[in-house]
Amino acid sequence: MITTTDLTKVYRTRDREVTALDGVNLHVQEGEVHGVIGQSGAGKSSLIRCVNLLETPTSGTVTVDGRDLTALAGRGARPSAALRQARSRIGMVFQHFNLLSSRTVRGNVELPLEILGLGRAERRRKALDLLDLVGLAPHARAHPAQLSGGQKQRVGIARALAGDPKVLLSDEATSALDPETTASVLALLRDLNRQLGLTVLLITHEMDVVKTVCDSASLMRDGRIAESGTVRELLATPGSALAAALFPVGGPPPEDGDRTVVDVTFHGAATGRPLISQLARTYHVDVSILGAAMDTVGGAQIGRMRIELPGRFSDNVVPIGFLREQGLAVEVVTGAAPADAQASAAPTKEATR
Ligand SMILES: Nc1ncnc2c1ncn2[C@@H]1O[C@H](COP(=O)(O)OP(=O)(O)OP(=O)(O)O)[C@@H](O)[C@H]1O
Repeated sequence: MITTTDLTKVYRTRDREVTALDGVNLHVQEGEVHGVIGQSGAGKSSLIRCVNLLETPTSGTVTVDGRDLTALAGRGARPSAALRQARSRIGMVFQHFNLLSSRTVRGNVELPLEILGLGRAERRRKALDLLDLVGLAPHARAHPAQLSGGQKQRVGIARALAGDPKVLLSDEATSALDPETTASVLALLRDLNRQLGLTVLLITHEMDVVKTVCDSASLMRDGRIAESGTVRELLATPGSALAAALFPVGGPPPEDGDRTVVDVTFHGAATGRPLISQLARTYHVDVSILGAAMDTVGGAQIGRMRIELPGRFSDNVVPIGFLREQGLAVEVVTGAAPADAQASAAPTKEATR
């Protein structure tokens, strides 16, 4: 639904150049909630602003719902009519809501409908429907100053939905909100994603946001995508920084020695099976559990466990193979595993999709 190809953005000021995006290849599937996470200055805002061409990319292409927006951009400072039309199908939600204080809640939601040329009665009807959808119909006549932060963001979301978008872009939509309000706004985004089939691209610096609402995520670093994939793929990727941050496995850091430490990730039905005790019984190995956690990530139950087996990796090839045969992702953390053993712990992208 959203694809960027070799996207670059270089900001040029009088005395310097900043490369904010350095060849970004992002792919967000239709109907997904995709989170882009990264430290301050990594290029997240530049990316989301290039996706709807609020910023003009320096090079590369942006395709949304099959349309190459970069080709529609035209050459002048003003966006072409075709780009404005395409953009009206991409909703955007902002961190600081960007509501007009002089207008009522309903008036704010009506604004994009005015720009789209809808008549007064139709605007009113549609704005009230949208406010109903976000749970704010009783506040239609209030002004933004009379609302809480969470309510303001709901107005921002209703306004973003005015053009019947297929894609919603969210630029740190919950960063200014307290944790409880954040949870309710994220639940609303999730509901809209499911009810309307909206594809959501959100940027955030909070791992909890990714964990709560995203089906897939990308980690940005220095203007590049360092890692990208579904939550399941990331958890199956050895050494994934995003997986480690999303779901810290816990347990003491592995020490060198005559032992093999592996991180095992369980998904779905496997979380309820006694695989570790089966492993111990079948192969007569003493398994020590160094750390374990269960959590719900992107709506799916996931368990991770760090276990220790006596002996080096070469002594444990068969028990590790047993765990992999049960469909578990196994990352050998220590025990002198050969490099290809690490690689084979990760199912391919195709296999896990
Ligand atoms: N309009 C601009 N002019 C010049 N440099 C800019 C401009 N906008 C962003 N930058 C620079 O581009 C780089 C990426 O910034 P960007 O805002 O995209 O990162 P970010 O990951 O969203 O950061 P944050 O989380 O702090 O918002 C930074 O070095 C920033 O200083």
